[in-house]
Amino acid sequence: MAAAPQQSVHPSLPSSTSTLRLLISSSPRRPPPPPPRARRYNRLAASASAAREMPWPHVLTVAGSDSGGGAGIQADIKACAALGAYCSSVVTAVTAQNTAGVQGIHVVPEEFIREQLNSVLSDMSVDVVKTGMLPSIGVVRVLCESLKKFPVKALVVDPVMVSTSGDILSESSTLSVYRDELFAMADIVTPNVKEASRLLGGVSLRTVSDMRNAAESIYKFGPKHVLVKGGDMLESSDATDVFFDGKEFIELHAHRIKTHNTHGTGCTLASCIASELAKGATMLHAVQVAKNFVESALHHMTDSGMNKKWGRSIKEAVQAAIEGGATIVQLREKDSETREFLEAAKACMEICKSSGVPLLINDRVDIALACNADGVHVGQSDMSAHEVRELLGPGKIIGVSCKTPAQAQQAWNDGADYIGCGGVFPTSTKANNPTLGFDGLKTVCLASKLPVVAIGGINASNAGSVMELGLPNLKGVAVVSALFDRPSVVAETRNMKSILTNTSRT
Ligand SMILES: Nc1ncnc2c1ncn2[C@@H]1O[C@H](COP(=O)(O)OP(=O)(O)O)[C@@H](O)[C@H]1O
Ligand SMILES: Cc1ncc(COP(=O)(O)O)c(N)n1
Ligand SMILES: [Mg+2]
Repeated sequence: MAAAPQQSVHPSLPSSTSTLRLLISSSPRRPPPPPPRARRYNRLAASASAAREMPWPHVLTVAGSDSGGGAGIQADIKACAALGAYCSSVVTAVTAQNTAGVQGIHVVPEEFIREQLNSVLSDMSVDVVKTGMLPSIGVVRVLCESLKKFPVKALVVDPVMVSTSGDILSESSTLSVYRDELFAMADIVTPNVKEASRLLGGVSLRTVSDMRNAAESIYKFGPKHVLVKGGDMLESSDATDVFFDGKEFIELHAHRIKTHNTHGTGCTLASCIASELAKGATMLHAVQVAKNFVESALHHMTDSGMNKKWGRSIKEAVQAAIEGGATIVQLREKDSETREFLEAAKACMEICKSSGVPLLINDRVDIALACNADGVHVGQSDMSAHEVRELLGPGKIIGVSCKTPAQAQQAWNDGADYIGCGGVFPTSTKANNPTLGFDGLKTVCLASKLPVVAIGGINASNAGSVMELGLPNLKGVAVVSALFDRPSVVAETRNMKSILTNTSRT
């Protein structure tokens, strides 16, 4: 058996593994790069077999159209596309709707809904059906009949009854067919607190403990999982959802974003769950990805200049992250002018130097050289790690973002010290960045000869589960929004660090 490549701790880096970003350098001795032709052949072979083995994940949404484009079919198609799933649609109703409310509803005749269902399900290979607005008993029944005729891998039921604006989208008589017929076929149902209350005869839901009781009661109607969503519990500082699988309750927390633009969050969440299930994720993972996506999307809509938004300079943010326990800082600045970026980098360098925390610069070798930073992190479309090494010399740290085992191998060949792997979850800080999920992260970690830092949508509610994957090469996580798009960077960093410390001990 070949010996594993020797790894030595970079002299300028702390040696603990329970860090926000821990970067470990590899042995300077590397094998020569394989001849180019062989590499090209392998890449082609890999992509052809991947295409054969992984047909496009397909979600069918059975829902109403929202003329305003924020909820319903329109939200579903956008969410599925963002998560890399194909989305076909059966329209149950056409609504005249905008951000203020629903002005009119035109219900599609039941027989025509049956015809749409037949057209799609009899011809295309649908993985997951996701339901939204089902306006009448008859529509629910038509759907149940079609699903019995054309079974799918999973059914996600979002029991849409009343819109965020308070307008009725489904007759109250549908409650009984939802409970007695559709729920029993569902893999997950996702009521908000108002819908959960109506399904349970009007019980009041004010606390997380009430949400747990409601999830347990709704589970008894027959779905395999229940997610009671707390977006409408406006008095709570967190947006907490309760997940129940029949045995265990899991609370999913997100920071409550101060915005009134939550129209369509429920539709987006259910479509994300459906997309992840279509890609083969487990239910809990699908729900976590979806929750994260909605939180990121709300963040993105409200503000992107996180530190500016919270009234801090980049220097203050770095100071606070270090005080909270960050062990490596990476400076990423996409929008500022070079001179402004360099000034910020120099200011950060001073703080990092005095605290013994290495500072890496994203993409910009020139900035790193000008402020004598400890290293550079590059993406796949930037200069290669090999070229960066030539410019920076042997003593500096070089990181490369990788999504595939082939990229990880190339990073090793090129003389990088670590790889960043992601996005693990969807994130608002990088547009159009396909997510890898736990499976993608695992594949890259197991193949990589270099230490790996997980990145993308990582926050306090999912960092533990990333580290609990127990991947030997996974040395830490890189975090942006979860620390900086918050009122207290010190508190968030401390919290994140304690989560990582606890999971690395277990
Ligand atoms: N202001 C907010 N900040 C963060 N997450 C939110 C906010 N509002 C809703 N969410 C989340 O969006 C998802 C949809 O929830 P909710 O709005 O309760 O459903 P619905 O749209 O069906 O009423 C849930 O995961 C919820 O926690
Ligand atoms: C056609 C249609 N379907 C669903 C919703 C619910 O969305 P939300 O509860 O987020 O307003 C909506 N408003 N319109
Ligand atoms: Mg909502």
